[in-house]
Parts: sequence; C-alpha cells; structure tokens
Amino acid sequence: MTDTAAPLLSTRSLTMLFGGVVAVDAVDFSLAPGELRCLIGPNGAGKSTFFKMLSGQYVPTAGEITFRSRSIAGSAPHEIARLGIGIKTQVPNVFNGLDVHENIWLAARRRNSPSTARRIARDILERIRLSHRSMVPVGHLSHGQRQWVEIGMVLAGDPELVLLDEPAAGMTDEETRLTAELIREINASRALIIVEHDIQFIRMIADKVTVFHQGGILMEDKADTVLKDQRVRDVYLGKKEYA
Ligand SMILES: Nc1ncnc2c1ncn2[C@@H]1O[C@H](COP(=O)(O)OP(=O)(O)OP(=O)(O)O)[C@@H](O)[C@H]1O
Repeated sequence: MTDTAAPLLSTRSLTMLFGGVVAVDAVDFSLAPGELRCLIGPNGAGKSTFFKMLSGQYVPTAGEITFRSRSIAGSAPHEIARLGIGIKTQVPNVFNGLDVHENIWLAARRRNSPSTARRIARDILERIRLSHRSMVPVGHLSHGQRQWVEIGMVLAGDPELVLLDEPAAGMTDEETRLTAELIREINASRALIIVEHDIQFIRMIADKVTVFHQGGILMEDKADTVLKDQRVRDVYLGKKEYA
C-alpha cells in the first residue's frame, strides 16, 4: 500500500443538508486499500451522517462517493453492500431469539449455499471468539458478545470495507480490549472506518484519525499527533482523559 495507490474509497465535496442544517459540508475524504481509519469529533459533527451516505442509508444532497472506482452516491444500501461495503450501525440488527450460529449462518446464507454458509459461520464464530457459545440465544449474551455477533454478521457478507459505528460503546474494559484485538485481525484482510468516542480504544487500534467538526474535516493525521493537537483538544477532547 502506497500513497500513490488508487484509493479504495473517496468522497468529493460530499454534502448533506437537513432543512437549514448543514450536517456534512463539502467533505473530501480518501481511504487507501487495507487502511484502518478512525473518525472522531464532538456530538453533531456529522460522523453518523457521513457514514449513512457511504452505506446508502442517506442520499447525499451533493457531491460524489467513489468506491473501487465506481460512483456509489445515492445507490441503494443493498447495492452498496453487494459492491463490498458492510456496516454495523448503533441500531441492533440481531435476532435475539435465534442462537449465535443461526444469526451468522443466516447472514452468510444470503449469498451462499447452505453448506458454504455453514463453513463460513464456523470460521466467523472462531474469529469472534464465540464458538463455545454458538448455540446460545443471542438475547442471552452479554452486551459485548452481542456486538461481536453483529460484527460477525457483517463479516459474513465478505466486505472489502467494514464500517463500524461505535463498536466499543458500553463494553467492559476486557470486552473493549478483545474488540480491539478482533478489529486488528479483521484489518489484516479488510479496510475499516470506525466512528468511536473512546480515546483509549482509539489508541489501541488507530493508525490514522480523521477529526470531524461542524460538518467538515478539522484535521487528519496519525493518532498520536491528532490526540495531542491543541485544536482537537479544544473542540473535542475537552475534559476527556487522553494522557
Ligand atoms: N435525520 C436528521 N434530520 C435532521 N437533522 C439531522 C438528522 N440527522 C442528523 N442531523 C443533524 O445533523 C448534524 C450532524 O449529526 P450527526 O448525527 O451526523 O453527528 P455525529 O457526529 O454523528 O454526532 P454523534 O457523535 O452525537 O452521533 C447535527 O446537527 C444533527 O442534529
């Protein structure tokens, strides 16, 4: 991967208005193949709206999104998923009454034969560290384990780019540590963009960080540089622990 490689994903002047509110303001963004990028920024900065345009949940007011050299702005979510972008939102997407294996098998079954889906589900269960709980209804799992099932369901679609919206929210310290490990493993073969508020978690996973502020990009650099920056401290970190 070099800076001269064609980006996996890029946006140009990407804009989203809600009535008079400019939620995302002419954002130019670029992600290299295989990259792991964290998005941070204060509440209301536009991160979720940006994500929802990438995944097709929102149709941008203006601007372009290019994924693997194809224009995808305004495409339907299922088309974008088929092209290789998988998203885990903050809204739960699991079937609580089905067990762990069934949830992941169903996600894999969308594009595979029953036997291939079984093999994929078995591999994913190992990766998300839930093989030993495969027959437990998802509703009986801890919050952190349910998040891993959701990540597993995204992986079952075999995306080249994974979007995760606050994957460590509400997790215990141990679950957060395991999630960071899991994300590193996923990044061995896939690109990721992760919206996250937990600075300690960002330190565990991040290489490069993009800071959103008032709908635009305030700064983009290596995690250490960003977390030390005075402007970022002023608009975002405030009283947060970042030492
Ligand atoms: N569906 C909507 N209708 C109207 N305004 C919206 C809508 N979604 C977001 N906004 C507004 O757009 C701006 C950006 O919101 P967004 O949720 O994208 O920020 P965020 O950075 O994801 O914040 P948070 O960290 O709290 O999730 C905010 O001013 C918000 O109030």
